[in-house]
Amino acid sequence: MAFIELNNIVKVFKDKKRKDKNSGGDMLAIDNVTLSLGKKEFLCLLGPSGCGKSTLLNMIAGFEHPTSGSVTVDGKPITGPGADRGMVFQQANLMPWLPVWDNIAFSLKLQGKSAAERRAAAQPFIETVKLKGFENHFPAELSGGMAQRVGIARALLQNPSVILMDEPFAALDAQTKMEMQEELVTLWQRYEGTIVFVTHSVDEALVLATKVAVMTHRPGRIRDLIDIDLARPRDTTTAEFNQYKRHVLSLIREESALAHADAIKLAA
Ligand SMILES: Nc1ncnc2c1ncn2[C@@H]1O[C@H](COP(=O)(O)OP(=O)(O)OP(=O)(O)O)[C@@H](O)[C@H]1O
Repeated sequence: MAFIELNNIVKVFKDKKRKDKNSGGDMLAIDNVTLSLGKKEFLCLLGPSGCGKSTLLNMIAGFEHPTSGSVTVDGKPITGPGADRGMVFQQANLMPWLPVWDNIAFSLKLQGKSAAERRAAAQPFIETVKLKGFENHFPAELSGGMAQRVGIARALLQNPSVILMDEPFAALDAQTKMEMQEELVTLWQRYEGTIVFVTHSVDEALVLATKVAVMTHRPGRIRDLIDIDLARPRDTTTAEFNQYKRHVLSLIREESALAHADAIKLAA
């Protein structure tokens, strides 16, 4: 049964700064996206810049609302943010004055839990994301990868049934990125929920996902929804991996070319 459902999602943004005056300032960002995801699915959203990946993710998070259509998670319509959906951003956005453990337990602080309760609740997640020994460090004392681990632990602590990740590894160096991808897959294999992950990287999507949704150039639609049937851990050098990569890259190239042509038209 579907766990996350996007039903005929349309999103129009009011954008008075756009050049094409015929639009009356309306910009169709998402055009009729319908998508069903089972529990324990790992979906990666791929597509050219501006195709609406983050907008879709933010609608599942409840930060954005569709102009028409609906989003449901576990049968419940999404009307706003909730603890059942954890979010991890490109920048970890940690509280610089709080140590690692208290950043992880930040939601409990908001609920008025004592320091001892927060410290105890944070500990298993510190271990999950391999930050043992860094509990008392402050964000300024962490590497980019460590800060992202804190962000992931902070999302996990709320025991969400969905984790939404918006390019969480984009700012990391190549080696750290690979390690974080491996760790995330291990974590997901133990996790009972669903992950929706936005990325620009075809390799990253193919290493992580059970399904990859390739979106069209604006307005965003689902161009192809591909089941990734590759054994784990995934080897990026195999013929099977590269077959998927060729297919996805050809779609992305077509969509990026359309985006480029539109940009030239708009500038003319
Ligand atoms: N609050 C907003 N107001 C007006 N337009 C917006 C708003 N948020 C997003 N948009 C527009 O909607 C479109 C989709 O944006 P979105 O950030 O979802 O794309 P994206 O695929 O995540 O892009 P990128 O890969 O560059 O991060 C873009 O044209 C963007 O300018």
